[in-house]
Amino acid sequence: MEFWKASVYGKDYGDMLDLEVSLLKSNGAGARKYKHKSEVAVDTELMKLLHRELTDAERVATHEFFLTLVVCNTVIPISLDDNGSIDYQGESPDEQALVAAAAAYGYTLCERTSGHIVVDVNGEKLRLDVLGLHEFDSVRKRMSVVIRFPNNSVKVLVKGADTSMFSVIAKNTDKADDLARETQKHLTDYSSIGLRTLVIAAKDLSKAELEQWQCRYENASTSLTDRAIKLRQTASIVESELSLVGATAIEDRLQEGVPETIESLRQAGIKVWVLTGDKQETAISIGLACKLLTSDMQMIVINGNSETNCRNLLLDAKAKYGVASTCAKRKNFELKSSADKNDLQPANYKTSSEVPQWESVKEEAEVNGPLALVIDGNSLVYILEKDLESELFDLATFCNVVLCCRVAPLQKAGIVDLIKSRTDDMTLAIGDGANDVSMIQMADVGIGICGQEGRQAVMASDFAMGQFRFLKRLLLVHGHWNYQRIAYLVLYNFYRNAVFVLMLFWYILCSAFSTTSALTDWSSVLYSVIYTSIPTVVVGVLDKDLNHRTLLEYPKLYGAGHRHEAYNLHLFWVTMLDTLWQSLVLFYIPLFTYNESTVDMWSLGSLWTIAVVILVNIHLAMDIQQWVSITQMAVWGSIFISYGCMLLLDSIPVFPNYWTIYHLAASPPYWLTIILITIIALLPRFLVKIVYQRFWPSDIQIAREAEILLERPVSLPKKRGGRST
Ligand SMILES: Nc1ncnc2c1ncn2[C@@H]1O[C@H](COP(=O)(O)OP(=O)(O)OP(=O)(O)O)[C@@H](O)[C@H]1O
Ligand SMILES: [Mg+2]
Repeated sequence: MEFWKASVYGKDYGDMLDLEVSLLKSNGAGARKYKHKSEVAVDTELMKLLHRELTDAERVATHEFFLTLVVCNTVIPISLDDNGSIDYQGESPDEQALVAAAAAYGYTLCERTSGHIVVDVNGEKLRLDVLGLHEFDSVRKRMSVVIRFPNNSVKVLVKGADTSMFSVIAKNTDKADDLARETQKHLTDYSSIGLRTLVIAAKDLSKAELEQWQCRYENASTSLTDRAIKLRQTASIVESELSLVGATAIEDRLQEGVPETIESLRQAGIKVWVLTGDKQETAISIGLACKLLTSDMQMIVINGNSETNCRNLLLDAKAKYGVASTCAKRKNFELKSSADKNDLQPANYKTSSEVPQWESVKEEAEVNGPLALVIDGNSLVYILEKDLESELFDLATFCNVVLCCRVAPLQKAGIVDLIKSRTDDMTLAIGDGANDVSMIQMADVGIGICGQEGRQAVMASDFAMGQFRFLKRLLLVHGHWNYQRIAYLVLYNFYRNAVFVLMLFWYILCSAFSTTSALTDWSSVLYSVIYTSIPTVVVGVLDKDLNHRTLLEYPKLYGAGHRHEAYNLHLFWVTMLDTLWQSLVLFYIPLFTYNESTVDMWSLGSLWTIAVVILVNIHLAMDIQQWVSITQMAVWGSIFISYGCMLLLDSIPVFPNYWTIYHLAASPPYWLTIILITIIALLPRFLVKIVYQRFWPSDIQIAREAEILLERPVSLPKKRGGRST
């Protein structure tokens, strides 16, 4: 917030003039200089205006304008030291910027309590009594403060969004009409260069008006039920027939790395929607700045003011661009293997709802290039509350970019819900303000950015981050790693348990359904708890298939998750088939080896136990992508610990398997059997892996090979079938 503009308009200010004279008289030597944290470059013309004679109406209006900026907010001044250094703290960075700007023009906010405000106007302290404050809310989209001046005059000072302010500004004279028109022109100019605008207005309150308001205000603010509604109604008493004082525009700078992050998300195949409370022109301009919107995009603008109007606009757009209606709830999207389609994906600058691709049904229509849907909050009122949701869903999912402006917090949540209820896709919402809380809570994954707008978003989120650009790493790196790990772990755990259970099952078959077991109860329990658990956990936490640099450099690798490459029904059944094979090998090789021998059931059980532990651990070792010392210790350590436990259990005379391992391990067939089981059981899996990696490598395998062979991320070769990473 380093740049601000202001438009101030002159008018007849009546008794404000007296106050101004007394202030100017005392302006000069001896005035205390305040230091502020932020440097504001002052506009010389405006400064000159502030030093004009007070008989000048423009000068008086400027005074009122700056006074409103200083008073009508919730910023708290904090004295940093005795030299007059002041820091402004508050939930709204816009307000802090405005108060800092006013200070640069000689209007310094010195003190704020619930009862009074002290403003230093060019060295002279002005104490104003605060009679009441109507805080900003997203329904009114404005805030107001009622103050009493030292000369006992009472004023209401209001600031808010242009749409909400012009409806309460008096336009009873031609002059007022002209001012409103000119202000609107300025506001459009400011917002089309991406500035966030606010309109400032004020009104003198007569004694009768004040009494009426005060009575209602006291009742409302002490009410135990529907307090917010009552306060809103009370605010409407004073927030009406206001006089326009001016307008401000503040630059809301994009955080570092936002366009790049958006570009990466786009390439990763993530569909991004922007939901903002900003004015439409501001939102479009910021959309362009963060590369969400591009100049070659065709824009569909839905600005309806009635249900019929919105319906017509939606249906016209659908007909024009050939959007067919979808009826049933969509099954989880089938992302086309072509990552090229992802190039059509839009992006986000601040607040987004992440959804993957939808298969929109295109008919022959005039679609030349990507489409952007721009829709305002007013239209959403009619669309989300009526039966137009499906029309919006069809159109929005067909468009490459969706930009919703002037949306209220609940509407943000409504949009996320629209996607959640109509698709099986995952939604992610990211925002930094209190107005993003409901959206963050509604989405499957909520992310709060710890910014200057308070901590509400962070408190409501699943993940908190300092900057928007960290989203890239969170999704492309940690999202990818965790998907691969979890997908593998699910399959591995099915395998790990099934191979053991199947082995016991074959024993039951061979023992004429005797339901006896060759394994002791201890072996069964320790198998899951000790023998095989630690490597599973270590791999589930630490394994990384690709280096983070590669993942950041090639966002399309994120598409593996969209395509369900690591976990799908096909893989599940292949794993189960492999499990069946491994369990048969595991059971029958010892049986054949010791067929003619005199070893008993418990000895065989001991062999089966250690063989299955070695087998599942080596199976896991074959799939580990990145060996680190902890993984080595976990895998090989588990086998040693299992041996240790078995030696211990076989040394306890009360157990039926007493001393069995000592007998068996002394002979070579024992060791040969274990080696044979491991090799034969894992051979098919090994061969299939080699064949797949040789002839049908996935993007991840190609990237891995490139990483390993060249020891750095490089341009990846074109993949067979035209797809490349
Ligand atoms: N403290 C305030 N006082 C007066 N008006 C405000 C205040 N805060 C916001 N506004 C006005 O209300 C509008 C809506 O505010 P809201 O906080 O819902 O969204 P936003 O801050 O503009 O956008 P975003 O969704 O990106 O946070 C703002 O664009 C602004 O014009
Ligand atoms: Mg905001």
